[in-house]
Amino acid sequence: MTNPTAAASRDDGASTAVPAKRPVVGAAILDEWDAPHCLLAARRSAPESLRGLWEFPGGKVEAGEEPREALLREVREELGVELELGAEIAAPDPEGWLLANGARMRVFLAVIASGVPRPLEDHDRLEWTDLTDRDLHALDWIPADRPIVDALLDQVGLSTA
Ligand SMILES: Nc1nc2c([nH]c(=O)n2[C@H]2C[C@H](O)[C@@H](COP(=O)(O)OP(=O)(O)OP(=O)(O)O)O2)c(=O)[nH]1
Repeated sequence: MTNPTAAASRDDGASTAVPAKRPVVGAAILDEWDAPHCLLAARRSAPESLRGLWEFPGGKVEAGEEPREALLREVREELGVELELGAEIAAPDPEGWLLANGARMRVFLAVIASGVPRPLEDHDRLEWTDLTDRDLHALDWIPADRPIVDALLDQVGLSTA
């Protein structure tokens, strides 16, 4: 027989819990590790609300996936390249950078290990952009990404601030 108390508490939990947003991962793809000059920025083609905005290629971590594994998969699907991942761009919160919808995004430095990047999915343009404040911020980024761009410049030692 069902325990009514247990059932009630399960129901309560289900009705009041806010489903956690799936974490997002992004790649700050550099032209090289030793003396990077450029970042590969990607312009979204979908959804409509993000169309035309620039971002770090990546996407949502699926259940059971490690963040780095998810990032390699997403970039393989979206750009058709294999990445070598490096350090994380340190966020103010260990769970990552806060996005507009309340999700968190972790961003990792990367270089292309093999392949030539093409906008296969979710993007209509890719651009190797100089790692300078002026050139990077000239792009129309998803607003939540701007502090990450600044942290990237700091981390690679190219901030002019
Ligand atoms: N990939 C990526 N997503 C970002 C960035 N900045 C930012 O706010 N986001 C947001 C946009 C989306 O709401 C969410 C990522 O979703 P996505 O559409 O890229 O994920 P996905 O490829 O796994 O797509 P899907 O499973 O929902 O179809 O995070 C960024 O720099 N890169």
